[in-house]
Amino acid sequence: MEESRQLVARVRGLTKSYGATSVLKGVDFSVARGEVHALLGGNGAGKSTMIRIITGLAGKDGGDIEFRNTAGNRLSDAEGRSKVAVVHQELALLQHLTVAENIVLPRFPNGLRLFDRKRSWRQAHEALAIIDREFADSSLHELVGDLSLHQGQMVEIARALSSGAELILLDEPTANLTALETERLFQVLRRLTRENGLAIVFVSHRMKEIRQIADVCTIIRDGRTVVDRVSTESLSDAAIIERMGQITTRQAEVGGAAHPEPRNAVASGDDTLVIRDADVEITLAPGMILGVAGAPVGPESLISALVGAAKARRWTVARAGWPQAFTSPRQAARSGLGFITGDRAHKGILGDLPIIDNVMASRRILRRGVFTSGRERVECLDLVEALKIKAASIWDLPDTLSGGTQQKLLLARWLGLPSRLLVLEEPTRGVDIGTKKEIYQLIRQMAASGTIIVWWSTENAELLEVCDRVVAFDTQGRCAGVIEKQDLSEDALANMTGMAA
Ligand SMILES: Nc1ncnc2c1ncn2[C@@H]1O[C@H](COP(=O)(O)OP(=O)(O)OP(=O)(O)O)[C@@H](O)[C@H]1O
Repeated sequence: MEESRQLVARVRGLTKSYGATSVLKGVDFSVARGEVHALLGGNGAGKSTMIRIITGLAGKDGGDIEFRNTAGNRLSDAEGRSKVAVVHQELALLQHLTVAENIVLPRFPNGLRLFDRKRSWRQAHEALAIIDREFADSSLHELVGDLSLHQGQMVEIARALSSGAELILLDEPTANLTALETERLFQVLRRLTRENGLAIVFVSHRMKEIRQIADVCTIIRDGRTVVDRVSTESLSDAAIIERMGQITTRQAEVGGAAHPEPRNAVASGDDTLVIRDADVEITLAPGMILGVAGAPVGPESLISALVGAAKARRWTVARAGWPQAFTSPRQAARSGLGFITGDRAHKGILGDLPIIDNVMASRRILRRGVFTSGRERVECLDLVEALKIKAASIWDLPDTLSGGTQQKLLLARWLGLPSRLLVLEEPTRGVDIGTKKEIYQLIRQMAASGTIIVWWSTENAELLEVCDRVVAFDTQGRCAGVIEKQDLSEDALANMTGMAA
């Protein structure tokens, strides 16, 4: 790595503990102007903690962080931080303000009183249009509280890109974006680094994206830097996974002894599910894994119909022995429906309840409260082990866990249960590369025992790897067709979803 590149921030020997848990044990990290720098590591390695400390959201116990200007001089912490923008894993938007207000707010640290409304609105529109012009045209004056998760993500990214920052930290920014939006984001990142000399730090668990965008990488493992600012090209995928302390892909394929065995699904009589709208009819036999691809508006309507949510009139779901409508989530679960929401923070995690309650929630519903706490603890610990959930105790609250680890709690809730239908919205969001492979295997096992799986993902590589067929939606939300396994490819998905670059 040529040393002439100017460092914009440099972290040395950073340490941080939460109570008895030592999270950062001496992290080194340096990022230079003009580079996209991938910050890599397994779930719970310490990436977000370091980002929070760099931005001043959390304090450090020890170590040094220095920010430098273009002349190479050290800045005060306050000055340095004023040139940093961040997109956190969980959205940090102000729900009661409009899209435009949220985007321009960082430029008015003392409030929106003294700002030039017209000019600011124009800047907000420009920033948002970088990613999606149509959305920018229609949404500027909408309240952020009325947006979907996916739209909120675009606003959050636009805010960081237009903030005038010299260092932008993006903590899994593509998790809710479509392939086309991700490509547009990458084009902007390339331009900002190459033409404007910005420094971008990019956290991702998607190998393909890391390869596409990152010049250099740093790998953190268990709170320590194990790879310090190395060219991404010089490391193979297997080497990256190994340095993160995870088994390689090949090992994952032959491994898997510790997985819980799903019991037989409630598969009797005609368990075939038929879903149809005006354009398409899809028949799903027990054991099938149906992928769902495309801009969110289409998949959302299909999933709303499948899980019995309101406003799903467009689709009909026909199946022998299945209630015409669910009267409650409890009844849906007892009828054999499992569901993992894509909105982890608001609809998935039970924030006030400990890890064990989060993991056991669906089992408790299915068993109608008949359980022994001793048995529950053993089951919970088995699931924690199978999914490599990194937690000090199953009695801790979920907010002490990293983002990807929280996602694993949602997965644990349904894994191994005898569901007839399991609907998954972006189920591996934020989950580290090594564990993803194990999750694919566990879901395949559930399918093998008779569960129908519906899997919505914005990560095409995942759909290709896991699904038997994929239903694709175009950008207007219309069903564009169904692609069978033998015809599945990145190109086929891009063409059918209208996302060919
Ligand atoms: N408030 C807290 N109290 C206790 N432990 C915490 C707290 N916040 C974070 N941790 C622990 O710190 C460790 C590092 O978490 P962090 O969120 O930095 O990981 P990460 O590398 O960003 O993971 P991911 O890829 O899942 O986002 C985790 O083991 C987590 O449980």
